[in-house]
Amino acid sequence: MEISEKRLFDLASKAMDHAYAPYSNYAVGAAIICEDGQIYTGVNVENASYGLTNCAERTAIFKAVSEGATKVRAILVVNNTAEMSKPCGACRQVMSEFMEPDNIVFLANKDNEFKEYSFKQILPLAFSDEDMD
Ligand SMILES: O=c1ccn([C@H]2C[C@H](O)[C@@H](CO)O2)c(=O)[nH]1
Ligand SMILES: [Zn+2]
Repeated sequence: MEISEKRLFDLASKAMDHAYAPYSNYAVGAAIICEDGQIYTGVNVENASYGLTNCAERTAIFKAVSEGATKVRAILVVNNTAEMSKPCGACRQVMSEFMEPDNIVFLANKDNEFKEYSFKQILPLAFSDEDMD
């Protein structure tokens, strides 16, 4: 099945309208497509106790896992600025649990511009369960 980055962008952008970011005003939306073709979206959810904030990428992944989808084929991340999105380190590590090295990562900005990466490009030397054998 073809992965439509336009569809992922549209869904992530629509989700971004629901970002809860009253502290940073930096809204983020993410959309992931799983192996069965199902798409899940996520937004950042901030908290007055700042450290409890959950990023959009992890929100989308946790929604998928909650519904039994643990194989992510691609993710698109968008934000409400002209700068390209960059998943934080925590999100990259969580993504590594559910993505393969060659899975696709689209990083976008609000102006419909995006760049395509493989997962291994954005997290080289990923730590995984294989390191504990
Ligand atoms: O990739 C990222 C980076 C940051 N944030 C959120 C966390 C916080 O709400 C805001 C500013 O850090 O952006 C995400 O959702 N994803
Ligand atoms: Zn993050």
